[in-house]
Amino acid sequence: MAAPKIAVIFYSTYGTNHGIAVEAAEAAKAAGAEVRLLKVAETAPQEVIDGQEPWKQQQERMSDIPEVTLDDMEWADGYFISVPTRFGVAASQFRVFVDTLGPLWQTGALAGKTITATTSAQNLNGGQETTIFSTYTTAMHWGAIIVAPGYADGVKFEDGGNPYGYSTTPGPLDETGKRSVAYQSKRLVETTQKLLG
Ligand SMILES: Cc1cc2nc3c(=O)[nH]c(=O)nc-3n(C[C@H](O)[C@H](O)[C@H](O)COP(=O)(O)O)c2cc1C
Repeated sequence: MAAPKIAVIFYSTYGTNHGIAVEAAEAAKAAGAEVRLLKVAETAPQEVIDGQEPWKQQQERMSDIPEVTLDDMEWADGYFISVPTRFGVAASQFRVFVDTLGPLWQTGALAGKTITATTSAQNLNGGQETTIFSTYTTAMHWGAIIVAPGYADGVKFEDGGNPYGYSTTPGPLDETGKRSVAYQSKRLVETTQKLLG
């Protein structure tokens, strides 16, 4: 049986969603997937980034990670997406990439892929669920299959309990967060594997 191909795609200004993506990639590999860890291209002007030391440092931490391309979207059987909340929806850097996917959508290349989403926001009620929903809304236009974590694992009763996707506040993942992301990623791999047959 061929290993499911999973693209873990993230955008991160300060490191939180980068951390989530790294955990998700490791868990997907452990679950038997072929994995690509990919960042979304930055769109903010370099002089703005250079003016904020934490942003600049995060750019350096991610410098070895390739930028996601349309080929990666076609290659993958499933997507694990992690992007920060910006005014209640996904960061515009991710939306800019999404807005290049028209040609793939047109040929049906995105249909039937699996997808799961995570996010971080400054405030617990600051738009985490709406951000994940905004990603899932787009995925429905593609004909992708949403693999939400639900409450199908006990960790969801410890991690803040967002059944749509793991969500957190900025900072490094704690042990519960790591287990929750690993569970969500493994569920994506297993569901993708079932669909591949
Ligand atoms: C322009 C902008 C808009 C934001 N909007 C929200 C928001 O609506 N709700 C919220 O709780 N946090 C908001 N934040 C905080 C971000 O969600 C936070 O910086 C992000 O989760 C950190 O993720 P990262 O470490 O991966 O960059 C916003 C931050 C910026 C810069």
